[in-house]
Amino acid sequence: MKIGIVGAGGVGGYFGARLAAAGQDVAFVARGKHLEAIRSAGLVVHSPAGDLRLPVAATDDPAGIGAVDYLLVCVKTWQLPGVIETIRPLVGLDTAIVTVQNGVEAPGQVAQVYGQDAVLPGTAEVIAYVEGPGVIRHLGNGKLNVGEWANGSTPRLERLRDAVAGAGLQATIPDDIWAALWTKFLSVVPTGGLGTATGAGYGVLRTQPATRQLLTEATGEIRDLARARGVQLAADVVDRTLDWIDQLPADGTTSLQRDLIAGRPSELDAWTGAVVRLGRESRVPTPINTLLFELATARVLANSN
Ligand SMILES: NC(=O)C1=CN([C@@H]2O[C@H](COP(=O)(O)OP(=O)(O)OC[C@H]3O[C@@H](n4cnc5c(N)ncnc54)[C@H](OP(=O)(O)O)[C@@H]3O)[C@@H](O)[C@H]2O)C=CC1
Ligand SMILES: CC(C)(CO)C(=O)C(=O)O
Repeated sequence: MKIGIVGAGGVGGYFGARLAAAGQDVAFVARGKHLEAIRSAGLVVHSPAGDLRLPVAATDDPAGIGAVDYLLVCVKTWQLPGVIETIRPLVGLDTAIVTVQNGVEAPGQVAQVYGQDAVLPGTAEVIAYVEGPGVIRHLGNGKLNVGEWANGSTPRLERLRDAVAGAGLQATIPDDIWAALWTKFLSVVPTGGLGTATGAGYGVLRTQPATRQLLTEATGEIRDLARARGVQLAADVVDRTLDWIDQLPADGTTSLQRDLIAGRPSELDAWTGAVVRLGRESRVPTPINTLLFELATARVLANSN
């Protein structure tokens, strides 16, 4: 089984390293100093599940890899339009392209170019990031949820699930991958938008009555939007989302907020921005998310000046 990983960052670097360490034929598309370091000293992972230093195949030229069986697209949402065409040499007639982005639009963006049959929508449950060139820091979890566009299990999905599980990670094929995608979306977007707008971590956001109320309302708007778009979420999904937020570390923040503080481009447009856009498209009111998007955008602008 040949696996291509585009973007050797937190998700791609960690999942790819575990798959390579388990003996899978993995090739990475990376770039810059990260690529140079991987080529000269191997891909290094620091992890509570065990450290790794692996010589791996890595290149900035997808043509040098050729068509793969599975292509895990692990770039940030705002980088996706830039890689969709460059991955073409990796995509053969039977290649399954797996998306892992937080957000609900990545599968559709890839399907527009390669067709729905080529795409396996997925979500990643992991906390990992690039600590320095060639080095991935993994803090916890390590699960891939992946499905077919029309749901149901298929041999290609089962092979992928087994390979991921065989690498010491967790893998599931949810009954409804779209519900899984939107449930993950719910778990990051309200805290991402409100955290970015206010600068507060999970502890403050969930404890202050006013911010807890905003989180609850923002989550409810996204639930209503999902339903309007035909996605069946659990009846108590808002309560479950708040319960999930309640068990996060008090000083924790979303990657959206951390990217903003570090002055990196952020996924705001694919998270809160998508709620506003899709809400308009589906005629579902999203006043709280719209306010959070405007406030977070102002904060991004203030930070960049
Ligand atoms: N990290 C996490 O714990 C989790 C992340 N996610 C989601 O997964 C997605 C990926 O996130 P994450 O792994 O954190 O992102 P990272 O920024 O850590 O990794 C993305 C990697 O892709 C590289 N890249 C981008 N464009 C190209 C290109 N054209 N050629 C080669 N390499 C490229 C980036 O390089 P460069 O630095 O040079 O731009 C970077 O190394 C996001 O949507 C995120 O929301 C979901 C769950 C958990
Ligand atoms: C895992 C979690 C929820 C927090 O790091 C995340 O996916 C993100 O912030 O992007």
